[in-house]
Amino acid sequence: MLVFLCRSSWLTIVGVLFAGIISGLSSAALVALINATLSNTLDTRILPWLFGGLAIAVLSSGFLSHYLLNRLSAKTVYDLRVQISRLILVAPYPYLQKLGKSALLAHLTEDITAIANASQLLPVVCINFAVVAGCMVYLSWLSWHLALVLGGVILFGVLSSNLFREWPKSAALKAREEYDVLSSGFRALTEGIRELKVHRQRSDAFMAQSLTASAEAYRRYSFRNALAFLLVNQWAQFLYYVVIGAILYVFPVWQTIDQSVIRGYALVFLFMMSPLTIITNSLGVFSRANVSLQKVRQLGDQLKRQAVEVDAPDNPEIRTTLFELSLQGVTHSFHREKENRNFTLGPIDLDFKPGELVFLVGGNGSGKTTLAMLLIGLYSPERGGIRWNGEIVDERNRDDYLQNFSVIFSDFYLFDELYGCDNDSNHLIISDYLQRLHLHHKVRVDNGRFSSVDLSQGQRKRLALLVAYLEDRPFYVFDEWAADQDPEFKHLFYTELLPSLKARGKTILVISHDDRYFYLADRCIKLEEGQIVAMNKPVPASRQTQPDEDAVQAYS
Ligand SMILES: Nc1ncnc2c1ncn2[C@@H]1O[C@H](COP(=O)(O)OP(=O)(O)OP(=O)(O)O)[C@@H](O)[C@H]1O
Repeated sequence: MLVFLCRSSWLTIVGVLFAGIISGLSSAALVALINATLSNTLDTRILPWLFGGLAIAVLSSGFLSHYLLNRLSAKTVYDLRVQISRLILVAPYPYLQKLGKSALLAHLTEDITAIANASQLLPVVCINFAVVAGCMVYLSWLSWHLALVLGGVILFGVLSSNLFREWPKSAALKAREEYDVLSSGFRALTEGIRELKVHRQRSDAFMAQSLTASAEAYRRYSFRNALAFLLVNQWAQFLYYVVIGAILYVFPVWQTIDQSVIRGYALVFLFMMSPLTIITNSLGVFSRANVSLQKVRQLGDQLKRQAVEVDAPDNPEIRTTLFELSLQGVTHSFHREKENRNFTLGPIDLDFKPGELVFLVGGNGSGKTTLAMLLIGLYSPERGGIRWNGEIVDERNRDDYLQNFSVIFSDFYLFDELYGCDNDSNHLIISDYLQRLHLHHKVRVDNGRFSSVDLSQGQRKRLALLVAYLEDRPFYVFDEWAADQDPEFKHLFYTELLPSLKARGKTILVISHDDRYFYLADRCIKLEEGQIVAMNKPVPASRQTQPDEDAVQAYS
């Protein structure tokens, strides 16, 4: 942990150590002074001044050391949170999909909290360490023979405690691994709460087989870790008592020792017990934090490896100007573990022009969403390539390429704020869209924030459409957008909203099962088992008012 903080700012750590040493030495001097006062060995007139001066030195250096380390640890934890979040943002989407939301959340919550807890404890431990060191200096001054023996006992204590080291370490590691399982259980609980509530047997079985089982495993390993440190702590306490007993009853027999030295030793040692207990008690917290630090580091390294150098665009105009988009022989595959076979999409050859309205249709699992993900650049093709205005899309320009698309996924996420949108200049446009989307009675936009997103699924999708409109990108992708809309709004979407986007020169890819509106498309692409099996304009323009039954049948 200390090494981790040192990397953030070694200068602060030097300051902390300096203040800590002053605090430790002042504490030891204070104890020495109390001891000398009790033994009547000093001039009584200066004692109150000395006592006051030392107390102020202990307090102020302790405060400085705490202040510096607290500031550093808070900053380091903040940096870690922001850095990991940024790395997640730039990591390739398939990699994040593979890691899973629960694992990512566990890193951002459990690991960073464990590191933050240990960082907050570090100043306390450092000060107490300095106090122990200061006391040892004073004890050596009282009697170096006894200090040597005491040092030997402490060394023995540290080495013997180290024998226990592997046990709590592996328990902390297993507890952390179990937390990933627990975290995905929590996710299932919160996201599937309705499904669990309406089926008692399901919720009982879920609790028993999933949540309780992983919570129990987590409890077992965490307890094992805590128990190991409790034993270390007890062992250390036992050694303290052995030392005090030896000082009081064994050493005087073995060697002639001045009574004032014995008294001083007993007093200082009793004073040292509290800092020593604090140090041994905090070992468990540091052990957990080290495991978390290791986990976060691994994630950071993996994300960094995955992250790609993104070239800044020379000309920002190019970014959102689409002239031509073509997919040439692109493929993407998934391994279906349960069936032990692959799903392969493609090879796909497709061209898109500005102002085109394209429907992508096909049965469930035929690869429509996968094709859309490839098209917008969230998946990269395993074979073949995508050309954007003639330029091949690769890792250097993928991020820029993504900025051409406005997408509403079937499992979309609606932010309650219009991030990245100029709210002042869009004020009138927003009210107009709210009217057109029949949401003006339900939602207002105040300072770029929706007054509410607690709406029906269909209404939330309409708000997502408002966001997409405001993005004003050249290419729109709607993945089963109309599935949750009532027939009236569905009709409005297909017959008015889509044509008005098309009239503005936008290219639109609509993934849909609404066969009665296929006739509106310029082109209808049908997928089956990852292959394009039909690609046509379903109905001649003259018959657009009446859906063509033959065409509908061909594409349904
Ligand atoms: N993340 C994933 N990991 C593994 N397999 C996946 C993943 N996503 C999709 N697949 C597989 O790829 C195939 C195509 O899925 P896709 O979501 O593209 O179908 P779709 O045509 O959009 O289906 P639907 O109409 O049900 O939305 C499916 O058989 C699915 O099992």
